[in-house]
Amino acid sequence: MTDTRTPVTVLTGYLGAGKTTLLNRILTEDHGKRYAVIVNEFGEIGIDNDLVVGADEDVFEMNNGCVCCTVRGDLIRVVAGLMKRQRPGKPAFDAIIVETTGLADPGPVAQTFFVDEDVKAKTRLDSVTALVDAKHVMARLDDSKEAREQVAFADRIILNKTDLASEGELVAVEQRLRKLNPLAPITRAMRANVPLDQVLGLGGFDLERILDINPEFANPPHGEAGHVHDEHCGHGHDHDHDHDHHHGHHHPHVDRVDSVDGVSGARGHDHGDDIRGISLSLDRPMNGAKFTAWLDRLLGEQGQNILRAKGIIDVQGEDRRLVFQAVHMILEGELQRDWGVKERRWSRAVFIGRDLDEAALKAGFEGCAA
Ligand SMILES: Nc1nc2c(ncn2[C@@H]2O[C@H](COP(=O)(O)OP(=O)(O)OP(=O)(O)O)[C@@H](O)[C@H]2O)c(=O)[nH]1
Repeated sequence: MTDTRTPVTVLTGYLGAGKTTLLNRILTEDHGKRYAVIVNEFGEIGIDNDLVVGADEDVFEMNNGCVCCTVRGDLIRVVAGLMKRQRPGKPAFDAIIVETTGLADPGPVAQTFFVDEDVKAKTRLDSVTALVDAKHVMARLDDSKEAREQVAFADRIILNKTDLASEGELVAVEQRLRKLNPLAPITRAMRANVPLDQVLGLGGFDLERILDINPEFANPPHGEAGHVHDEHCGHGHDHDHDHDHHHGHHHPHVDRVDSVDGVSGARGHDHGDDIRGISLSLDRPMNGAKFTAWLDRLLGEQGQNILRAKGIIDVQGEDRRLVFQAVHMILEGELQRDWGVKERRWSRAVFIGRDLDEAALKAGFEGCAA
């Protein structure tokens, strides 16, 4: 069955990470596709729109400031408007890219594509891509909850500005990113020069694709127990030259220190990331009713803290795989295709969130065994 809905990529990334740079590439590269870009302006005056080159008619603005619940309506209106446009024989756009402001929590934007019926019928959330500034991200992860949430939330991470960091620094950044988000593949880039097929049309919101494209998922980060050295781990060609040149551009917002869960952000030391991913698995079949009840209760009680949850469950007495996806409290589950004859039947799930109690999650998950 072909999905005719227009794929939507939500682009996040802290202030100055390179989002506009990437959008400009998407809009100017010769790919024969037509993309619509929705930019969310921080404040009344459209700045980002003017920074996005060319293609004026394909850039749409939302001017409601920070992306939060009030912006949802605005986004729904813009998307609905785009869907009314026509091209002969095909949808008006091959894909839609929604840029969030650097300080936004990507949750509400992603949720928009699950809650509004009209939007749901015409579009599908393809992936949430986070751009990360290789030079500044460590400090941002220390001092900004938004920066941590953007990383934790992403289906794909583009580690941009690799020209501004040494190989050693890049490896350290990658380790920390993987700790926050064990699922998202990390692609290195300069001037956001990633192949567009790694950003658009990714199917990133589909758990299986994520597991397929990120075989590193099961491999603990370099330097940690159980890590298997392979071509991805980046050791052995450690140049470590000092890349600390000053590149002229100074972003006015970059020095802001955000309060982190009520504690003022401190710099210069690692006070640990409160957001992390917990992976669970079980080799015995699950009781479907028990599992659904447990998941409902869990999201009801802790949905604020659970940024993302995804899983494939082996339900007793069911030939099909139960696949679920949650964004905070919004849960979607469906019985997908049959388990393959040679496929290993097992249940696995990932919870990415804040202050998660790993032992309780594990006990709850395993308690659903049939
Ligand atoms: N050295 C270097 N600079 C880069 C790279 N990518 C982007 N830049 C520069 O970094 C600055 C910020 O990039 P933007 O694309 O405007 O970042 P943004 O995420 O849109 O920023 P906001 O809209 O303020 O959140 C610009 O001056 C870019 O030219 C890179 O890979 N290396």
